[in-house]
Amino acid sequence: MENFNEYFRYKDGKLYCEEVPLEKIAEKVGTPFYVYSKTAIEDKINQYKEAFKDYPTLICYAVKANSNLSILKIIEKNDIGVDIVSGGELFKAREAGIPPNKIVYAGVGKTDFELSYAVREEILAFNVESFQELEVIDKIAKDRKKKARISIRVNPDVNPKTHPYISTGLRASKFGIDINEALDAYRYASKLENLEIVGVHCHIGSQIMDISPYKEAVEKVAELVFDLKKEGIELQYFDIGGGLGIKYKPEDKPPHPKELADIVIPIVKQTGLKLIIEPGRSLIGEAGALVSQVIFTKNKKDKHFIIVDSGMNDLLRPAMYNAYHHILPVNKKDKKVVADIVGPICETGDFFALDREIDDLQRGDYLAVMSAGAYGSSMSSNYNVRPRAAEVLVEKDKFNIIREREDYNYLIIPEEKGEI
Ligand SMILES: Cc1ncc(COP(=O)(O)O)c(C=O)c1O
Ligand SMILES: N[C@@H](CCCC[NH3+])C(=O)O
Repeated sequence: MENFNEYFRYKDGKLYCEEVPLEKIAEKVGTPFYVYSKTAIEDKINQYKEAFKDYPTLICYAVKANSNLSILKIIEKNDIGVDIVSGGELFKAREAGIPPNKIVYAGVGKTDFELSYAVREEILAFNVESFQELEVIDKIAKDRKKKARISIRVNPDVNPKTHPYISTGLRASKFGIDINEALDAYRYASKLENLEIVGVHCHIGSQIMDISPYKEAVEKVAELVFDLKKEGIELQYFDIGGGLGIKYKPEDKPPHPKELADIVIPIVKQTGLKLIIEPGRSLIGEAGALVSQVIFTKNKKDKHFIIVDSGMNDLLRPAMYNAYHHILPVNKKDKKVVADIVGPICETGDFFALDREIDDLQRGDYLAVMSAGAYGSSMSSNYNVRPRAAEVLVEKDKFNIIREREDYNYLIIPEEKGEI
């Protein structure tokens, strides 16, 4: 069996993360757990740094992909910034030591509370998504006697050719301000005394495998930058968002950060602005896997089921987007079966794979759901009153728990004081 990537490899039939057998972690930590390769994350950061090294670029990791505090500390140690979408993400980023001047904040629905918090922290830029938001930030900045730095998130109406649920740059989507209204938005912002206009932002979607839509989007936004210059509105930053795809199927060939750099830098260079990029999935996705144990197997009519101890509450992507995740046995078997690999949740949509050829796993065996580092733990929930999984970070032959498995007591703490 071919190795899925260089960080998750088989040795003598056993699946390792870096130099640690996954079975060893399972026996120590229990299942289910997320496991991340620190080397994989840092290699990816370095790929981005190398790809963009010849142009002034700030890499802002999209925290929504994986917001574990230890992951954010890796981001901080590697001297890159973050893109956030909530006050909670801001709090965690600051806890991890990320400086405010490396934080950008996008989101269609930032509350007054969240805006005040970010104004107080003096973040690098709010990526503003509506006229009303401009007005509210101005007012909050005034009350706090601060100037808030803003960019406008424009919606360039470009099709990123990805899953419709994760396409964000089409005109009909809720995100950003229509590119045709952007000039008016900047004119309006320039009249608000407590705002400092610093840039322009766009983000067209996620899991992008064909990079040509980036060119289309960045060219459209560059035109806007030239129009703004003509009006005397000078910017500093050109933020192109994130979105680069990763390998989910063994045959997938996602674009390399260098390909992205080669396509966007020549266009952004003409504007003279500094670049901001916001990779999420591509920094952390392939670095992680979700490891589970088989609870039962059963046969029904023509179907074989492998029932595991994690479910859609741990990894929602298959249920939500019908997403494919490759699944590997932690210890290889000689025989293969075709099976539905399903979780214990009371939902028909609670599956990781349908009619998938896989090793003939039995009760007690372990399996690994690959490419689960992004939008895995960060989208997990307690549905069916299931404690969230543990998270483990591996570096070479060492591993550490970076999130304790939740226990039953933890689950009732927020509800304990409720009165009836
Ligand atoms: C504004 C913004 N930036 C960055 C990202 C990160 O995207 P990805 O994880 O696809 O790189 C997202 C999520 O799609 C986003 O909404
Ligand atoms: N949650 C999505 C990505 C969303 C990107 C954020 N706009 C996924 O799992 O693929």
